[in-house]
Amino acid sequence: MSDPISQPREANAPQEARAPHGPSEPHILCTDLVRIFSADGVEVQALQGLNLRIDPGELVAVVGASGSGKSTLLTILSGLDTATAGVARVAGHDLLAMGARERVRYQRHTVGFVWQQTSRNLLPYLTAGENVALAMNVARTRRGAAREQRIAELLDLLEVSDAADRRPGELSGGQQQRVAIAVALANDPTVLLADEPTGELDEATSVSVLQAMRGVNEQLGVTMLIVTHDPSVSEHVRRTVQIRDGRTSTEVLRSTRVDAAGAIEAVAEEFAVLDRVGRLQLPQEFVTGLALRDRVRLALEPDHVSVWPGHDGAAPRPAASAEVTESVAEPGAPAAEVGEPAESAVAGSEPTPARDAPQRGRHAAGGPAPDHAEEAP
Ligand SMILES: Nc1ncnc2c1ncn2[C@@H]1O[C@H](COP(=O)(O)OP(=O)(O)OP(=O)(O)O)[C@@H](O)[C@H]1O
Repeated sequence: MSDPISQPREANAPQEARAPHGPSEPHILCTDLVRIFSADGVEVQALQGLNLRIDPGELVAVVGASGSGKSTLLTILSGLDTATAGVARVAGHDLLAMGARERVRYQRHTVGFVWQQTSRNLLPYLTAGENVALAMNVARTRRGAAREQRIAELLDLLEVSDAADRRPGELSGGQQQRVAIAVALANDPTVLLADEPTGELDEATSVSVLQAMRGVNEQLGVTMLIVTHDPSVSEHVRRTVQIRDGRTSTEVLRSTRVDAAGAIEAVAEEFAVLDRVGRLQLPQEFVTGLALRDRVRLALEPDHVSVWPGHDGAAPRPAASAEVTESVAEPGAPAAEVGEPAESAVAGSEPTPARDAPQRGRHAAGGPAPDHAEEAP
């Protein structure tokens, strides 16, 4: 069901021009974002210092298990909830500091939303065209013929022109979500936020809706964030951020390249996320695979960092790690070719892209020693 991820268009100039902030500022910036809920005297840390940066024109999926904090993040970014601490900025708006009036303006003009449930996206007694028109009315964008023309353009872009005069109940699930995307674009948003937009669709319909979203991203240059529990969504976007326990943990970047025979192949690489003060989350399978707990030993190597179990009886010490690493870095023998991938982790400074399946740096092609993990700068 995957298809090659097309190369990015340099097409977000209109969005950047409209955004009320400098061109180099990201459209979404979360720094050490915390959200604590208190219920019956019990505190739940839904977001535990989440960091995320999304640049203008990017289409990014945030993927995570149930309870990882996805909806909490989206609710904050949509201006419906406020974070407990940290930084959340969207297209120049400081979401923790904005007052009620700015919040209304932000929701009307800066962001568009697509929710999982059709009932939340569309009014059942209005036709598709009328739903889009209503959203324009709320945002006070366009009038008369210009409005009619834009409605037709948006429905055409989402390939649901023939549904313009039908009510949601007369449309398929996929058509309803396409109309919902058109509604979300009615206010010419800088950023479009989507919460499980394919959650109620079958696999084939999900793929076509995701392709439609990619088309919107490429043609209009709208920055998009899709939040989902479905890992297969990552096959349709260039960048997927994994969220775990209220923090971003890993990222998969996908691209295409031309191989030696001239054929186009899809390439996926997985990276651990490093925050601005140098913290990173080791993937759970690395932690359990090496029984890492409490503390680890680190060793700085010329082009990477080694991580060793730190508990009693766990060998080797950093000095020994240097020996191991020397054999890894032997001239002509790439580090990726040494060791057992299931038991160690390596992210090299020049990670080897692998075809189709996401790879964790050099890890998937083989790691160095079987009793430690390595991280490169
Ligand atoms: N209003 C609330 N009051 C108390 N706890 C909450 C509230 N909202 C969310 N939580 C808790 O915060 C954590 C993250 O919840 P969140 O809904 O963001 O996760 P999620 O990744 O969207 O999960 P799902 O995919 O199941 O929707 C969970 O432990 C949840 O129980």
